[in-house]
Amino acid sequence: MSASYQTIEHDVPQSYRDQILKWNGWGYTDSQFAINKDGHVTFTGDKYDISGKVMPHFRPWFENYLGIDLNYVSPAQKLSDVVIDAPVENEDLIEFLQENNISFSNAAKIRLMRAHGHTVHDMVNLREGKIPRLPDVVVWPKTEQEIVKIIEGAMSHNCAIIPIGGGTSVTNALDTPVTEKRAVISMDMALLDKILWIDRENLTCRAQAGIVGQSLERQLNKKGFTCGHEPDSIEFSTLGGWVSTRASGMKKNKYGNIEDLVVHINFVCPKGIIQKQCQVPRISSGPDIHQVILGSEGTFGVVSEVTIKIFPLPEVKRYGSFVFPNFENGVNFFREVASRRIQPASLRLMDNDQFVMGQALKVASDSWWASLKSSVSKMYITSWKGFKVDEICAATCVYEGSRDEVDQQEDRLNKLAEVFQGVIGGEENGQYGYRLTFAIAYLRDLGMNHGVLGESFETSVPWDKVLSLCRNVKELMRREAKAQGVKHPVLASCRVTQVYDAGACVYFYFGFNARGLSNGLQVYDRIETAARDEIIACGGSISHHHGVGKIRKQWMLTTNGAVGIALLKAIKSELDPANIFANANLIDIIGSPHSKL
Ligand SMILES: Cc1cc2nc3c(=O)[nH]c(=O)nc-3n(C[C@H](O)[C@H](O)[C@H](O)COP(=O)(O)OP(=O)(O)OC[C@H]3O[C@@H](n4cnc5c(N)ncnc54)[C@H](O)[C@@H]3O)c2cc1C
Repeated sequence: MSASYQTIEHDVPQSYRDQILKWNGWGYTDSQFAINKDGHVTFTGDKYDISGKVMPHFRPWFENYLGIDLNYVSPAQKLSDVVIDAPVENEDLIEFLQENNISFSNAAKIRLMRAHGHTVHDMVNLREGKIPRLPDVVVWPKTEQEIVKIIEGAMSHNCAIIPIGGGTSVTNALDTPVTEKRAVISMDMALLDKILWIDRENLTCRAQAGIVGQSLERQLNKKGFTCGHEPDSIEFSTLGGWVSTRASGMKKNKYGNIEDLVVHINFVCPKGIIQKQCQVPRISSGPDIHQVILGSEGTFGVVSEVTIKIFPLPEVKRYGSFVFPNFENGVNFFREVASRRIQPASLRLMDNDQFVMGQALKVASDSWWASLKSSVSKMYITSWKGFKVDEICAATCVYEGSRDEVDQQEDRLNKLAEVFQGVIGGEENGQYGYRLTFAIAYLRDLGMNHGVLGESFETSVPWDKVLSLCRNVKELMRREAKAQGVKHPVLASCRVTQVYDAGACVYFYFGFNARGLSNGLQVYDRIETAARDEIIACGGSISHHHGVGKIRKQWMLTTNGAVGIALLKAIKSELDPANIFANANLIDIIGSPHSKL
């Protein structure tokens, strides 16, 4: 990496982000899908269930399904070749940070590591060395008072601030707007990572906003509790990030989404600190101030501390799975589960494409018995039950509770599944499917190494529109890909991941072989934009939990209406009149250089 400026820094912490995370891909540096010496796909490292295992069926699936040649490599640039522009100079700010003993650095790699999230844009930019604009200096507040101080410093010295938690954003929310002329401070919350107290009586826990999900959960587990919030990004995303994006976890059916878990928030903004006077389960004091903070995506200020609900660790955790003859039966089963309110902690339905992909990702069985079992069950499903291999879909579930509760839940679900011709797929498959989620996040990097561009995006939709939305959006992605010149078959699949009384959350997975296209990223963009238009036309939402960031801003007006947007702007100008929190997420601010309104 080359940078032609002098690094200035003070008291830089040893951060896991700089030490064990990839600089241009997902997750831990030692963990990735790779091709082994026998030409099979394997997973490196030792952190996941599939680490060190071989997936003999994956390569054929990958090559046939997406028309890829794994011998063709589309290498990323090396870190040593990355050229980093000098930061916008602001000597007054640097003096201010030094005088106030605030940890900071403007070192090139430290800025780079905080310049992006994990959209396909972010990854392509990193791989091609084209990050348009980096933050100019990174600061690490150690206390809430330091956050207040840094905001004061930014106001006095004409700077902007972008808070960063785990950096797992998938909306370009962390990208520094290219039009920003002021020095931009990336406020890294990594040192605010402590649990402050656990209240066993009221089952609440107060923690600093920078605590990473897996650390929070591990510490709570040791004391006999869980917070129940388990997004797929839990290994790296933070409590403050969850609040700021209105996150949703895999087990929301039992524990709730982040907005259901939050009891109290401390929020530091240029106007001061927002905090309620009490920490009570519910309050009728006008519109809920927390709702303004939840989902604010770093545009109004900084979440510094949060009190959340906690729960005693469940006596029993059990996995389950079902196989359905087709997606429609699976969705109808989910609808019935929701209307009877018998959903287990987690319930996910994969369409046929994902089911097949999941099978392709199965590791080589190390016992002949395991492989026999799977071929016997394959025959049972296809020959005896008459399921068609190209229509089958599968659901995985997680039951948590007392032994009695779990037994009852499982029994009820097993019986109901039969009504929809569901076949019990067993605990092992359920556990495998659920845990595989964490490793699947690494798949895109393998694809990118071989010319594939891909992303997942999600929506929420009323029950009566789930099937038509899924069908239409998948069809549209295939059609649009052809129209945009994609020569190979595409991955256009979906899964239902969360159920509600009034509807469900649906994830789409889209990927294509961009080899031979000169403008792969633009093609990707056009297809995703068309897909989002289709989602909205089919009655879906702008996002169920990923949020808006910059990539979905264009649908904010349609979503909230002109008066709603005016209200958001009024809140912004009241809390942050000088637009210090200038990451340009959610809405465009009148008067700012990027304003289109
Ligand atoms: C593989 C993968 C799986 C994912 N799975 C899920 C999932 O299951 N559920 C889900 O909801 N999301 C998921 N996401 C999206 C992402 O993890 C969430 O949006 C998460 O809540 C972001 O948290 P973070 O700490 O990483 O925030 P960051 O990515 O660091 O920041 C996100 C936004 O919040 C702001 N922000 C962060 N911390 C603060 C703070 N303390 N104060 C003010 N603003 C702040 C940032 O400025 C930015 O605008 C996934 C992402 C990936 C890459």
